[in-house]
Amino acid sequence: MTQFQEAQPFQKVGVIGAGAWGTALAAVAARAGREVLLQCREPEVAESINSRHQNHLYLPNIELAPELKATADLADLADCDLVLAVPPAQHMRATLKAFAPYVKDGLPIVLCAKGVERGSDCLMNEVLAATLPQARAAVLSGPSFAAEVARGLPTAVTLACKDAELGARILKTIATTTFRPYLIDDMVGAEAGGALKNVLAIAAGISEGKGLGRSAHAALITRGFAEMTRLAVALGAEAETMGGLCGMGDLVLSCSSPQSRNMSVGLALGGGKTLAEALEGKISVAEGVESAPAVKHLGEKMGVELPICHMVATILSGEASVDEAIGELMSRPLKTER
Ligand SMILES: NC(=O)C1=CN([C@@H]2O[C@H](COP(=O)(O)OP(=O)(O)OC[C@H]3O[C@@H](n4cnc5c(N)ncnc54)[C@H](O)[C@@H]3O)[C@@H](O)[C@H]2O)C=CC1
Ligand SMILES: O=C(CO)COP(=O)(O)O
Repeated sequence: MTQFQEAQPFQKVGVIGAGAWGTALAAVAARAGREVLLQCREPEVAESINSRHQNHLYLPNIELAPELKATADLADLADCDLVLAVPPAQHMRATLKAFAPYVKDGLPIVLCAKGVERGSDCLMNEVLAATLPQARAAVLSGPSFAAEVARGLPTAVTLACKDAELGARILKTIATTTFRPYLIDDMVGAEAGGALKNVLAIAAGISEGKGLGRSAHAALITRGFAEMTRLAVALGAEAETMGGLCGMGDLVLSCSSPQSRNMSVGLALGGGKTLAEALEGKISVAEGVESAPAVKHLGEKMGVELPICHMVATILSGEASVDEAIGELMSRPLKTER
């Protein structure tokens, strides 16, 4: 308790990636009283934030504080004392590499993407360790729709950091009366929860889109949670982490609302659309689509059974139709619940 009260917040916060979530987090840090610089990949987004205080492309119709400044140049973040990394997971490695020339020894970097890297099967903290070994890592995850958070609606999230003192400083930097981060030291658990809930939200959308009913929905969340916990523990996480905001909290949110981009992809698939049709015209990312094959592969590699994630991956790759995949899922040999 005292540890949190006495912790000094970081004053200058850089945010890399001005999608919906990077923009919302920049708004949170500005609301917490920090000086914030948001790096935008698209120069027109930086221009829109600086001159009209809106991210017209990724977070339209939400007024941002005039104090929130944007730049298109990563170099401008060189003097920030805390950086939030918020690109999509599949672009995290390239983004961190591009930021490398500006990273001082010990710079704290908070990983905010939720996904597993395709090809390497790496979680984001492994990507950070490989690209910027001089940085200190933390992970932010939990139930948080960007538009709600940016509007100042309340939520609570998980901040995972191995270094308790650094974690307390990050908490103090971003906490507001509507954004309440809780500290844990299990970064792998926080990341596994965020990555798997996206794949499971696609499954929940498929179930909803096919009209399988509330019982199927509840069964899917529960068995999905079992998969999430099995894989996380195999990767070295603590099982208790999965009962927290970054596990159950985010799973319940993302499986229950079409506001979730992942659930909405599932809804379209369950309603009979192809993946291409489900993604048509979308500029926002549905991380579960990219993470599903990596999660499936990770499960196979670690010898962990992930039948729901497997089902999603086979539907997305076109190896099975929605009906075939559901049929296969439900006709597996009977087993004990635990
Ligand atoms: N939107 C939300 O409510 C939340 C999103 N997240 C996570 O935050 C991460 C970012 O998602 P959003 O901000 O929602 O993105 P978004 O879907 O709003 O925007 C797409 C982002 O991808 C960037 N991008 C596109 N191509 C790129 C490339 N080649 N290299 C680097 N960046 C590229 C765009 O500049 C933009 O920032 C994801 O991992 C997502 O799961 C986490 C919590 C909430
Ligand atoms: O991570 C999120 C909520 O916590 C956002 O979910 P989607 O990416 O599915 O929209």
